[in-house]
This record gives sequence, structure tokens and C-alpha cells, in this order.
Amino acid sequence: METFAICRTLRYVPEESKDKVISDEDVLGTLLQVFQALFLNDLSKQSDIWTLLPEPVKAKYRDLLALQHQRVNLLGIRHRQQNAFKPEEILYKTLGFSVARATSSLISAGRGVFVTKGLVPKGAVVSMYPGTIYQKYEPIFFQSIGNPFIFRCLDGTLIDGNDKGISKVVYRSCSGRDRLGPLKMNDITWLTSETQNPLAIGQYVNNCSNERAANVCYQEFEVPAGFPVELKQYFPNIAYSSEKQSPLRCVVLVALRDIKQGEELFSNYYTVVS
Ligand SMILES: C[S@@+](CC[C@H](N)C(=O)[O-])C[C@H]1O[C@@H](n2cnc3c(N)ncnc32)[C@H](O)[C@@H]1O
Repeated sequence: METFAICRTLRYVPEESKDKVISDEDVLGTLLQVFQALFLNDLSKQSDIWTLLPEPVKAKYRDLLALQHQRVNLLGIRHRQQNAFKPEEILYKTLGFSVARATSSLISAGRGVFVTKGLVPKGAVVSMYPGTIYQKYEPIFFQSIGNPFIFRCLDGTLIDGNDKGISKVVYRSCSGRDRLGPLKMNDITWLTSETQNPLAIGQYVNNCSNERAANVCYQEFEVPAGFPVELKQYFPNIAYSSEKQSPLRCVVLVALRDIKQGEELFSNYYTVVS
């Protein structure tokens, strides 16, 4: 029997892993790149948000579109929308790889996450860990029963990445609470099969073993104030409580080496032996 099977499957980052593999600026840069590309691809469905954006922000997106398509006006945006790409295609066009869930290469491990196209270079953000964020003093008892999708951060903050049952209900309810008119502050589509943020599948990455070394690691990231409001709709995380106004916590998975097309991602759960 593998070690993790007789332990609790809670993950945490040990003290010695406090050093980040890549800088926060690099994480932010990648998320902005991917979210902007998703936003532009999705623009015809974003008209409510588009009208709220200040002119300089609209101009920035027009410039980005012009770079992509040599088109500078909204007519061009609408025209392009008829041929909108799937989110995983946008990921490939933006970062040079795509990832998806499929039956794990390990026997009896359920599903895992694979590189489906392209090459993930060492140091790339390859996934995000979706879910509800709980401060360590917040109630998670019922959600945690038999739940293998709970991630523990360095400071004890927990992320419940389960897309079923009570965890799903809690996430949806928090998401509705934080919506500001047409502005969604997070993404709920990771709870469905039609995920709009193709990175938001990191909770399905399986644990490494002696035979299958880890090729990705977890890295915490706090969303800085000033993150573009129109792009927050792609964050697959939400705080359980709206009382404490702290930055949104995210966890991304970073490639520890180049990962080729067809390879499965493996992380190290750093299982806590109870
Ligand atoms: C966070 S989930 C990962 C996604 C899971 N494979 C699924 O399809 O739902 C963690 C669970 O995946 C399975 N798992 C993860 N790593 C494994 C491994 N190396 N060997 C066997 N099962 C594994 C265990 O059942 C574990 O409780």
C-alpha cells in the first residue's frame, strides 16, 4: 500500500518549501496574460462589463486585439466572436501548452491532469488550485468529511477544491454573495464540465511516488490590489467569509522541469501522517 493511502490526504507546504520556485511577478504576469486572452476571446458575452470599463482600459483591449487580429473596432471583436476558440485552445495559443483531465496513468487513481498539447517549460504556471478559501478558524468540518480535495497553505488557510456535494453548494453560495451587478468576482465554471478557465483543474493532480517523481509543485499567491476588475471573473477561488477584507489567496502549480505532451502531472502532497 502506498504511504499516502494510510495517511490523511491533507496537503501542506513544509517550512523548507517557503522559497518560491518562481516570483510573484511571474505568476501575476502569466495569470494576466491568460485571463486577458480569455476575456478577449469571450468579449461578445461581456457587453455588460465592457460598457462599465473606463475608456483607457477599453483602448488597451482594442490595442491587444489589434495586435492579435489587425482589428481595432468592436465590429471586429463581434466578428471574431463568431469563431471564438475553446478555453484550452486559448491556453495553447497564449502559453504554448494545454492541460486537461483524463483517466490517470496510475491504476486505481481515478482521474489526473495531463499535458494534452505542446510543451510546458520549466517554471511555467501549469494549473491553479480552485476552491473555497477558509481561514484556519472558519468552520469546514462537514465539508471536510471524506474530502480528498482540501489543500492546506503555509499559514493554515485551507482551500476546498471539491467540485461536488456540500463543497460545491458552499462555493456557489459564496460566489453569488460577492457578485457586483454584472461584475463576477470569481469563476464558478470549474464546478461544471465546461470550465472557462482551463488552468482551474489543479485539484485533480495526483500524488507522486517512488516511480513517478513530482514534476509540478504548489506555490501560494495573493492577488494584488489593483488586479483588473474585469478579469477577476476567471479566478476559481473565493473567500468563505466576506468579513475579513484580505487579498484573495490562490495556489498555482509550477512546472519543476520541462513537461512534454502526453505526460501526467504529479505533485507532492506532503501528506501529514496523523
Ligand atoms: C485530490 S484527489 C486527486 C484526483 C483524483 N485522482 C480523482 O480522480 O478524483 C486525491 C485522491 O486521488 C487518488 N490519488 C492521488 N494520487 C494517487 C497515487 N499516487 N496513487 C493512487 N491514488 C492516488 C487518491 O484517491 C487520493 O485520495
